[in-house]
Amino acid sequence: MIELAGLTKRYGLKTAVRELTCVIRPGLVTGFLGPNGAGKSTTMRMILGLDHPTAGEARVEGKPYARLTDPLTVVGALLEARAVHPGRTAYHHLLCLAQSNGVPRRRVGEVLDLVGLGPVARKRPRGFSLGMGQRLGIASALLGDPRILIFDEPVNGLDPEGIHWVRNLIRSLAADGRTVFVSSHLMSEMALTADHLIVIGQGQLLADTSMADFIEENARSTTRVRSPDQEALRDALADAGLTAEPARGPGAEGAWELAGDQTEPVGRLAADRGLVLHELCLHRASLEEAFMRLTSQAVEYQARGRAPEG
Ligand SMILES: Nc1ncnc2c1ncn2[C@@H]1O[C@H](COP(=O)(O)OP(=O)(O)OP(=O)(O)O)[C@@H](O)[C@H]1O
Repeated sequence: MIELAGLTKRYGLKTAVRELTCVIRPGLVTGFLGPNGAGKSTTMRMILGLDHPTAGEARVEGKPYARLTDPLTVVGALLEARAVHPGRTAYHHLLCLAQSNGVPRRRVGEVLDLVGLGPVARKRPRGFSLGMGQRLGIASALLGDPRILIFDEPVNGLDPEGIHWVRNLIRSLAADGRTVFVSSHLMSEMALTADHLIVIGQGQLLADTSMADFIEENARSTTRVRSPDQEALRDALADAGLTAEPARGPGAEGAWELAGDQTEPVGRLAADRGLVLHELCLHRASLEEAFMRLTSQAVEYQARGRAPEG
């Protein structure tokens, strides 16, 4: 478990993270979302003891990172900037990490195989592709077999196969009962990976909720209906008190759009009136729509309600 209690970080006049309080629970993938500069990396760095909070505290398994003995066995992390010694092979890089963190040597081979780098274990990371580098970073995070994993943009720059692999790995780590905290700007990927979301904007907590509730609360679903007799359909909808507007977007020509899930009443109405329908479908809001809606509101609120900081 990771606990943030009033976590705050100021850089001069700039407040990067403002009184963040939340709990990241085991057995779930918790997605960490926020626009560029929202404070995600700063928060993760404070959890990992790489930055000191100006106020408040971040605790992993009940303790601040600095008070952990053999921290690699408690929390593993993949941060955006990877530090790998250019002269060491992948194997030696991991071996040095293992030896300085009380991790048995056999674990090095295990994690190399786990991330699919076994065949290149004796090669220097300098020649690695982006995907191989990312796999080595993940191997370092898994080395101490920690109960908590933190991944900052783990699929950045990966090809579809790599993205699929990372997604399955992350899900399996949570299924093992581990705490998994992961940031990404790829909303479609996050929608497939995370169970729970923590969303921040300008350093402040905007949402701490399940994926399903977040989408339900922050984005609207729409019903689209299309008939070859467009006018008759419009009249029928109006008679029934259903508000419809011309649908917008690709392939929407000639269709009507209604707010919310109206598939049942519209289907019944069409049957009653003997209207032919060529399309009747519910468009479920995506995580991206929900995220854009929430964060744009937050930006507006900030712009109206608060003087910008330096
Ligand atoms: N060392 C630093 N000195 C001054 N300001 C900083 C420092 N590190 C971060 N910031 C500022 O703090 C804010 C939060 O940055 P942070 O990198 O945590 O955001 P982020 O959500 O991770 O962004 P991104 O999605 O772009 O990676 C930004 O305005 C950034 O410019």
